Amino acid sequence: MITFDAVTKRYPDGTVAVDRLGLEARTGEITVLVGPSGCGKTTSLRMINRMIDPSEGRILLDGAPVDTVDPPVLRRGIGYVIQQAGLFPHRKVVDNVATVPYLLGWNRKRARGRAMELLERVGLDPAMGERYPFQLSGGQQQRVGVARALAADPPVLLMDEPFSAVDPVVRTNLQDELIRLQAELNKTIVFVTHDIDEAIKLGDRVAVLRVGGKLAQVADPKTLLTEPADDFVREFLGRDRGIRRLQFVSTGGLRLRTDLTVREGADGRGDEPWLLALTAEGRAAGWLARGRPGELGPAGTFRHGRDSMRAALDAALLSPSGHAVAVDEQDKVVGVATRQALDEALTEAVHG
Ligand SMILES: Nc1ncnc2c1ncn2[C@@H]1O[C@H](COP(=O)(O)OP(=O)(O)OP(=O)(O)O)[C@@H](O)[C@H]1O
Repeated sequence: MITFDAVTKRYPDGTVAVDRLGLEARTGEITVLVGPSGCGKTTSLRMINRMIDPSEGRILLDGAPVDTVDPPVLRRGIGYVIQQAGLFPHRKVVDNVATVPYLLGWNRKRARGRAMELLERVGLDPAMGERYPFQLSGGQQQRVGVARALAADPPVLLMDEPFSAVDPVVRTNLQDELIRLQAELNKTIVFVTHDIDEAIKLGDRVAVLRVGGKLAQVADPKTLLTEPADDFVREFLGRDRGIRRLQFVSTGGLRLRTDLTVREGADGRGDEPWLLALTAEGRAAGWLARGRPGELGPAGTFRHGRDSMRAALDAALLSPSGHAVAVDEQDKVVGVATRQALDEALTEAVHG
């Protein structure tokens, strides 16, 4: 657990970057610091590993004040990942990743072995270890940065806008990878971003800071979206707050119809304006409109019980029928959530 106890940082020119910050980053959780530019996120993060020292207050790591630990010793237990990875350009990828093991005095073979293992863990081909950083894409470099931070298996990981320099698709992949890695590793992570979507996706808890370094609210993402503490937080969360809240509403309770399917190639008989054609394997082939045999419209699907209501609604909007197709982990159709069923579930979500 990392504890900020009434921490203030005043720079020599008088700028108050962080103002009496009280915050706990719990062990094994991702705590996200989010807020507009200049609100003191980076300053707060760097005070944890003593790259910056507070003017007032204390930071504790598992109850021990960090200012009683020598910075080099402290940093061995704290991985640090920054934007654009910050790799050493003249060192091979494998040696970049092995930086801290070398510093710890591991022999070359063991350090390199560990580095190769970590490259694989962050989703890179170990053969890339022999390249230099400039021979990798931005997203790959970012993965190397994460591998390097994990090399000595530190319990704490500080991440400062690590994914902001890559394109949106790569960024989504890196976020998904971090979630996967964290499920395995259970690190105590403090993650800085100015992107509220990233904060909501990654954070077990999200701390919203306002300019002047004051904490506006700290809460789990769902509470943040449902009960923003004030107008600043509400505005920072943006216009899509209602839609984003649906990410936290399960599709498990959605009423499904199983009488709206037909085998592909068969005629759509009956009164229903739309029927879902199924392949021989039971997967969605497409929507069949009454009176237009042979013409299949696209079927938007969601994983029943696993995806959120946001995904179900998206699936409905992608289907000409306006209904969302519920599938299992093997993409087999388990039923259809009609507009009416979605409407009922939304009403339930909004009014409890
Ligand atoms: N060395 C410094 N001397 C004086 N002021 C500084 C110094 N470093 C940062 N600041 C100021 O402290 C405030 C907080 O800066 P910080 O970098 O912590 O913000 P941030 O929230 O991380 O911003 P961004 O999202 O733009 O990176 C800003 O007003 C910044 O100008």
